[in-house]
Amino acid sequence: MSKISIKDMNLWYTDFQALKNINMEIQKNEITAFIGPSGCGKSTFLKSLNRMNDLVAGCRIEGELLLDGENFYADDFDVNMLRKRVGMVFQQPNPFPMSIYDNIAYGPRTHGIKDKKTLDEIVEKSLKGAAIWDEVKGNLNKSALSISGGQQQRICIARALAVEPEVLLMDEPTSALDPISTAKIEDLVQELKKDYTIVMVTHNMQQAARVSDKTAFFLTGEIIEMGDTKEIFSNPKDKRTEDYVSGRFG
Ligand SMILES: Nc1ncnc2c1ncn2[C@@H]1O[C@H](COP(=O)(O)OP(=O)(O)OP(=O)(O)O)[C@@H](O)[C@H]1O
Repeated sequence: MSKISIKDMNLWYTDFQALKNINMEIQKNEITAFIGPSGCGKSTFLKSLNRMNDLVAGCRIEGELLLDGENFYADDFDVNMLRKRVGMVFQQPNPFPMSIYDNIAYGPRTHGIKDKKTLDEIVEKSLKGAAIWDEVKGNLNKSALSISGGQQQRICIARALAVEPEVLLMDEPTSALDPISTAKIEDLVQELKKDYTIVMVTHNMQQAARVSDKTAFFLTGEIIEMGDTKEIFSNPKDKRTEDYVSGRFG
């Protein structure tokens, strides 16, 4: 069974249809990348996967959206539990204005964990998981805003890992970072897929080609083609995919 299964999904912002007839299977422990020109609906679709669009007035979704076979848009599906299971990392590193430790402990605390030793363990494990423990272990009480952008983004990944999600959604996680930080995040994402299912929007086609297992090409709210990343980049079936991946438009 797919980790996430989307069937005949349509999405409107008031009367503008931003996603049309989306069908997609996202497999466990794989990295799925979304590529496509600006405004084609990649972020909209990504945000639908943990119901972030619920917060947008006038947004309406039709279709079947399943997590482990369960409809996560059903009235009785707990949205807080969904967001715990499906975590998100944004384009701009957005640590909370508090210490590194408190950033990571924030989620577990809101889920009722108060014991200091348990929190210490979660903080260490999450920072190790995000490959930043060695850089910050002596400075856990330092403000998370006082470290570099690349480090902040790994703190945000650690913060997402701290609540033990199953899926990580990443919306252009390296677009605000320098090449060295980008390479670190790309290596990290490869490591993380052993334990998590990762869905990533990227504007950087080399990045999609380097890190992802599957790639979906979006154009004006539709998925034109989805498949093994190697196939999408070396042997696309649709002319529009070929034009896009070869840099002829977008
Ligand atoms: N809150 C909103 N209300 C109305 N329209 C919106 C809203 N958010 C996005 N849109 C529109 O939906 C379409 C898809 O936007 P979306 O941000 O999902 O595209 P994208 O592919 O992620 O673009 P980019 O690569 O530039 O981030 C665009 O036409 C956009 O203007």
